[in-house]
Amino acid sequence: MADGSWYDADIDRVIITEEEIQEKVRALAAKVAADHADATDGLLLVCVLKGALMFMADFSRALGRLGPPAELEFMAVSSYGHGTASSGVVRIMKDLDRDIAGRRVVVVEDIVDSGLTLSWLLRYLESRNAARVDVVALFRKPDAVRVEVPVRYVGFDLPNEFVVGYGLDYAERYREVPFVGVLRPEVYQRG
Ligand SMILES: O=P(O)(O)OC[C@H]1O[C@H](OP(=O)(O)OP(=O)(O)O)[C@H](O)[C@@H]1O
Ligand code: HPA
Ligand SMILES: [Mg+2]
Repeated sequence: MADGSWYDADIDRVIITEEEIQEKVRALAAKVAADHADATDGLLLVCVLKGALMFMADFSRALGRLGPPAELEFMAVSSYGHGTASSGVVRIMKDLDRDIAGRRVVVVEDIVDSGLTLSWLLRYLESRNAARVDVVALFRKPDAVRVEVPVRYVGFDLPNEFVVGYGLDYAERYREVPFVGVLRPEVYQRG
């Protein structure tokens, strides 16, 4: 999708358009709102930075119109570094700032690829005694899974290819691209 931006030359093809993403985010928010309408003390949304930043911003605003009330929390974890495969080691770059014991938590994640990040995170949140933990993930790669994780809400299933955009990076770049696409092979050869 050439739109005259600096990244046009780097994108091989678009997989999910900006419009498709926005429509799906609203649909996911409607499902979460309906399922959690009885959450009397509201939801604790836990955004998994950095990748989920765009999804968290759009999802929380869509949920905001519907309820229940939400508190927004952030964790930063990393396992990909500058590569295109999981290192298998999940590192916490920023922990939660507050106690989640007894709270209904919704983990807001951009992508479930190998499943290693989420599997680690779910164990971590359970060890902190959340009352209930649901996961909403905008993207999932069913053919890449190495660890099965219970993801209650999924936006799109993707082919098993490395993708960028809408928060997803390659070597910290392309997060601001508004759609999700695949990079041209030359981009990886630049080093
Ligand atoms: O299912 P997995 O194979 O574990 O992959 C999914 C995770 O990997 C990415 O994070 P990354 O480690 O790249 O950190 P980032 O969000 O800061 O880019 C992505 O944002 C997910 O959190
Ligand atoms: O396909 C991907 N792209 C960017 N970051 C990722 N983290 C896991 N999978 C991916
Ligand atoms: Mg990354």
